[in-house]
Amino acid sequence: MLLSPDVVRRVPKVLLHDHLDGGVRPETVAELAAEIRHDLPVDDPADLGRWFADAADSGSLVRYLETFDHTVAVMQTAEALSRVARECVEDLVADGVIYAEIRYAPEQHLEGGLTLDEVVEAVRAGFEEGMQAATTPIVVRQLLTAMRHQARSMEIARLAVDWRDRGVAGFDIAGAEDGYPPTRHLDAFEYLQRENAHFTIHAGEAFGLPSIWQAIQWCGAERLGHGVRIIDDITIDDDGNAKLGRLASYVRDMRIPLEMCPWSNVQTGAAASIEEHPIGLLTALRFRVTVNTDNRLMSGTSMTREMSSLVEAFGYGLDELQWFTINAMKSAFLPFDERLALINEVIKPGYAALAEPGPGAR
Ligand SMILES: O=c1[nH]cnc2c1ncn2[C@@H]1O[C@H](CO)[C@@H](O)[C@H]1O
Ligand SMILES: [Zn+2]
Repeated sequence: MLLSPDVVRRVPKVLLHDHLDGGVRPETVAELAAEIRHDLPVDDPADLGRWFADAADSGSLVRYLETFDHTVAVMQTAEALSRVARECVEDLVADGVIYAEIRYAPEQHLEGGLTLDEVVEAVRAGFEEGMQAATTPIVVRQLLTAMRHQARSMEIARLAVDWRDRGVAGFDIAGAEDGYPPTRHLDAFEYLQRENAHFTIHAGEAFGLPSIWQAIQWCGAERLGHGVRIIDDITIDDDGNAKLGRLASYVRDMRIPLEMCPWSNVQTGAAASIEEHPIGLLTALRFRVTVNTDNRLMSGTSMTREMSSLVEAFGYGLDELQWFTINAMKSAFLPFDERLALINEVIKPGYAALAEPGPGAR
């Protein structure tokens, strides 16, 4: 029997790829927009959630990203940023997430007069409040994103290093991929490496192997945001055997984590459907696959939904879900001892408890 969404909700989950401005509650977008008189395409929060999901369901990353104009617009004060950050933690707790790295681009939150440091502090305060109030333990860290079409990556990389002992775990670049290769930001990545800092790069989502190759071999990315197009370097022969090209081999041999976001890829056209999503093959080939939400608002999703969809499409059970979760925890930008403690004290016991037959089941 397939795992029910209710069981999936209860297993401990780890989330490495989730955008703060992509996970705002529709009611919060509506309330904050009313306060600042920002015009929304629809007013009713119920319709607004649907509007985001429909508009994002465009088959194109560029059009998907246009919907962020509305969430970013309402996140321009310290109060709004802290609120969105606190609610994010509440929603993750309800979804059974025990560790999360949440990313956003500080440079997009300066229109109300905040400085970059004030933006990071507001998000830190919101996460802290959310963690303190949580009924089940959760650890949440920030990843600071630089927008790949802009030219502020060096500044944001410095910001990530300045805040690394105050809730910031790493750095990322995001935004339209085609036309904006990661090597545009090489100075920022080289700086981070010299600083022994962590970073991931969105690569292999709307553009193919050259983007993944640059991210890893030129820029030194520790993880790949999406990375789905690594499938282009894998061929299946007539007998069904997979042959990996040199880049795909490197990614698998080096255990480079793939931050896969199945529903987001279906919306942007990077995958035709969940059933046809490369995550099935990459999991079978034992790449270091992790499961993520990307944008809970735009994709109308949650960790429970992403994993439940994989359960339905590929028949995964608790073993596979635990494998994804431990893969993610091993790949987190958190110190080794803290990762190990979460694996041994939270994740493994959590799965073991659900695997045991309940009273009356025997
Ligand atoms: O899947 C994605 N690919 C590339 N960029 C993205 C994706 N989702 C969100 N963003 C971009 O990242 C910014 C900071 O959070 C968002 O404002 C959005 O423009
Ligand atoms: Zn993303």
